[in-house]
Amino acid sequence: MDVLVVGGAGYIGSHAVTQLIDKGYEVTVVDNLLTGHREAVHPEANFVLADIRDKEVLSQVFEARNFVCVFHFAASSLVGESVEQPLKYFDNNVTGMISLLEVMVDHGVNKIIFSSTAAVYGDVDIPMINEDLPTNPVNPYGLSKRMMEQIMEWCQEAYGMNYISLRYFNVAGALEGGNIGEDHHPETHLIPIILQVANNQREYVTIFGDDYHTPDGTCIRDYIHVVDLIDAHIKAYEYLNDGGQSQVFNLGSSQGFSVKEIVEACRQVTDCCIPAQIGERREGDPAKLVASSDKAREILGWQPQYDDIKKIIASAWAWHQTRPEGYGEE
Ligand SMILES: NC(=O)c1ccc[n+]([C@@H]2O[C@H](COP(=O)([O-])OP(=O)(O)OC[C@H]3O[C@@H](n4cnc5c(N)ncnc54)[C@H](O)[C@@H]3O)[C@@H](O)[C@H]2O)c1
Ligand SMILES: O=c1ccn([C@@H]2O[C@H](COP(=O)(O)OP(=O)(O)O[C@H]3O[C@H](CO)[C@H](O)[C@H](O)[C@H]3O)[C@@H](O)[C@H]2O)c(=O)[nH]1
Repeated sequence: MDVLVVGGAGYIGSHAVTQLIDKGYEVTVVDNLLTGHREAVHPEANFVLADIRDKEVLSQVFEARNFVCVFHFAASSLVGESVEQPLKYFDNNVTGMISLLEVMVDHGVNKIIFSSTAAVYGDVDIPMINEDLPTNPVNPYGLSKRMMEQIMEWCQEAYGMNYISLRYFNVAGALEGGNIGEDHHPETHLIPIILQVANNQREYVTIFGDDYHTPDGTCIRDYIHVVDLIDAHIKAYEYLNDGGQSQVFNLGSSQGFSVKEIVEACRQVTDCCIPAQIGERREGDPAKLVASSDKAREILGWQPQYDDIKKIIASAWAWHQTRPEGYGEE
């Protein structure tokens, strides 16, 4: 029950830490606070301020504990930045993964649950994406994540490293009453940006393009609540622990919402008018990304609880209202 969460001070990782502790796991967090927040880490977790590329410190952490599994959330994850600074992404993401796997192999830890992304599929034009679709990442971020998957595949062959790669679609929401939530600088994700308008922190939201081949012309995405997402991680670990094979799973709600529909849903949840302006397309945005998550439902027995986009938005809204400035400067 002793687990390591790397990137546990970030948005998604901090939810993993809280949910693992609630389930009785002993949790150690390694995070360099590049984009994370010390305050986001549950007080009962052991916190180590370190970079996963620092193998010496990482080895000390492994020597001090008896980990049964590693949950790997630590990465740089801005698509646009990855195009401008590809080496940053290959260094942090790919080098970080190699360092982590080396230390795991050295210490006989053979289970890893990994944060992958829909970006491994690239620019696809099909109604519903399942895991059999060939990968074709179109930016360095997506490529780095695909490379990390491939590295795990070879480590499975060579060292018996068991992995589950979870390809997230659009993660949103916050643990209700949990005092943790999304706080990125800069914020690029649609829902927190819209909620910043409702909170009078921005004047309006820019809709990136309304000339896509979709019913209302704006991009369609599949939003999954962070609590449901972490539930799938814990189920993935239990599955490996029961002798399950290494696998890749999509994690989404299998429902698509356009940008305009998300803006409208946010208006209804917040009861604010939320001005929106149509802007240029954002480079690299596919028109539509919706997951088939049937495989995760069938093999992991995963059953997302948040099936209503307004409930997902309401949980994010509660966080942003309580902490409009996020965690503040640290
Ligand atoms: N947010 C999404 O919608 C989404 C979608 C698909 C995939 N993902 C993936 O999920 C993971 C978590 O995303 P997030 O939104 O919580 O991001 P985040 O930036 O909030 O969290 C990442 C955490 O990792 C830490 N970190 C980064 N590099 C590190 C390193 N070298 N050593 C130690 N710590 C390091 C950061 O300080 C931060 O706390 C990432 O791997 C991301 O690629 C996120
Ligand atoms: O101010 C904004 C912000 C976003 N959008 C639009 O809203 C949709 C969602 O955008 P996000 O930035 O919230 O999310 P993405 O779909 O671009 O990105 C998500 O999916 C990617 C894979 O495709 C990565 O995994 C990434 O980490 C994850 O957040 C997109 O159509 C985007 O163009 C706007 O119109 N205005």
